Amino acid sequence: MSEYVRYVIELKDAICKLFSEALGLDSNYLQQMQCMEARKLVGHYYPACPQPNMAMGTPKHSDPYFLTILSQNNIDGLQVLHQNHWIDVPPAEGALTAIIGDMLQLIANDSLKSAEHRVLARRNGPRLSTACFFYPNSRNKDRAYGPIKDLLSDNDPALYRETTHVEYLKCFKANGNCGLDTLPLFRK
Ligand SMILES: O=C(O)CCC(=O)C(=O)O
Ligand SMILES: [Fe+2]
Repeated sequence: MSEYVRYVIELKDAICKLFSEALGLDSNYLQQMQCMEARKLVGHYYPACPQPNMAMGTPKHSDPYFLTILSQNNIDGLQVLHQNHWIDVPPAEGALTAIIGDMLQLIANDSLKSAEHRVLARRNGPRLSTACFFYPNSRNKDRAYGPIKDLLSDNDPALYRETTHVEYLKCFKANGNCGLDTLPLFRK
């Protein structure tokens, strides 16, 4: 395992603890759900674009995983949708970006929100990024994940139905790749 991945896993574990506590749960709660034990590392290469107004680096989407940890080189272009406005997420020397995925929003019953993001094409480049996606490993591929029961009450009913990550990904491939949001399809 590369040194980079080892550090990214350490960061993921720390973020899981912080999110568990932020949700008012025991700090090991997310860890014990075993929902982020597999990872996929994806590299992106965005060449310099002579006509950036006529192109898009990566179109708007949210990630169909639990958590993404992203590194980017010194070329900007990443944006996150916040209150209907696109906000730049400029690269910062030595910094990684954590992106909440759809599945984490689903189990947090909307207490955590997955981030809609995109990458603009740029005249300068190339832009390089590495995304590490976290999701359940093969031992848990048939395990159904739904809103965490300890977060639910009469006032906070489950907003989503349970799903396996495999089913969610299948749905994302059928819908998300055509620009449609996947998460609303799992709302009760
Ligand atoms: O290239 C980037 O900075 C983001 C890539 C991305 O959003 C993804 O791989 O899901
Ligand atoms: Fe993404």
